[in-house]
Amino acid sequence: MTARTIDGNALAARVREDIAARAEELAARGEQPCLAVILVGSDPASAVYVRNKVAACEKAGVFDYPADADPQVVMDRLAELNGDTSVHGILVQLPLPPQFDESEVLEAISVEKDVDGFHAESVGRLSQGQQGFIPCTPHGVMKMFESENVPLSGAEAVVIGRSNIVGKPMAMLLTNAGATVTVCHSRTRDLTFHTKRADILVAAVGKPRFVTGDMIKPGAVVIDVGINRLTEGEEAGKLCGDVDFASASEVASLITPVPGGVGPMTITMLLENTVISAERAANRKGR
Ligand SMILES: Nc1nc2c(c(=O)[nH]1)N[C@@H](CN(C=O)c1ccc(C(=O)N[C@@H](CCC(=O)O)C(=O)O)cc1)CN2
Repeated sequence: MTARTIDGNALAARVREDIAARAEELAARGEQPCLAVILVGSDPASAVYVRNKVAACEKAGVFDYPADADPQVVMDRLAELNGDTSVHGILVQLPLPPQFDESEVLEAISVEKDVDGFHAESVGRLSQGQQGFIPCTPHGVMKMFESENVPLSGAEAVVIGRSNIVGKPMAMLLTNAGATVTVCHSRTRDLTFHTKRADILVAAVGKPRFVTGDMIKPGAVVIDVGINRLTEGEEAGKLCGDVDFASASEVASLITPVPGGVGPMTITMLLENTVISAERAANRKGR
C-alpha cells in the first residue's frame, strides 16, 4: 500500500478563507480580532513560530522579554492584557525559561482569552466535553480527520506522547469522538504491540523518524506531530517528523508530512480561536 499524503498547507489555506471572512465581518462591527503574544528568551524556533503567528494575523502584538526576565514583569503584563478589551487572545510561547512556573503563568491568562487552551479550566472543559478553547495542534489534527472523513467512532487510536500541549488533549478529543484511545510514552513496555493495533496513530514523541513502517498496522491513518531539526550528517539543518515517512507511507493509507502537515494547522486553529473569542466579545458588547 502507498499512503496518500494529507496536505496541511492546502487545508490550512481553505480553513483560513473562512476565518478571514469572519474577521472581516467582525472588523465591520467594530471588533477587529486581536492577538497578544508573549515571547520570553531567545529560543530560535520559538522566535520563528511567534513571527509566523504574528504574520498570520491582521492585528497582533508581541511582548518580547529577555531569557533572564523577571517572572513578575510577565505576570504584570498578563494582568494588563487581561483587562484590555481590545485584546481577544493571549498566548505565552512555550517553552519558558527555567525561572518561570509554567502552570502559574498559564493560569494567569484570563480563560476567555486563553486561545491556546492551556488554562486548567480550558483543559477541564475539554475533558468534560464542554465548550471551551481547544489546544491548537490537536484541534488542527481533528480538522484533518474531518476533512478526510476519517471514521473515529469505534476506531482504535494510539497517541504516542503525553504532553499537555499535544498528547493529552489529543487523547481527550479522540475519546470524545468515540475512539478507543491508548496513550503510550517513554515508559510504555512494548510500544509496537500498541502501535500495530492502531487504526489511527498520532506520533508526538520528539524523536526524529522514531516510528517506522514495521510498527504500523496496514491501512492505518498516521499523523506526525513531530518537528525535529536534524543536526548531523548530510541532512543537517533539514526538518523531519517523528515518523519515518518513507517506510511508513508503504504501510499506511493516509499520512501527514513534515513540514507541511500538522504544523500549518496549528497556527490556523490559533487564528480560529482568536476569531471565536472576538465574536464572543462583540456579542457581549452588543455590537
Ligand atoms: N504557546 C504555545 N507554544 C507552543 C505551541 C503552541 O501551540 N502554543 N506549539 C509548539 C510550536 N508551534 C507553535 O507555537 C508551532 C510549531 C510548528 C509550526 C509549523 O508550522 N511548522 C512547519 C515548519 C516550520 C519550520 O520550517 O520550522 C510545518 O510543520 O510545516 C507551527 C507552530 C511549541 N510551543
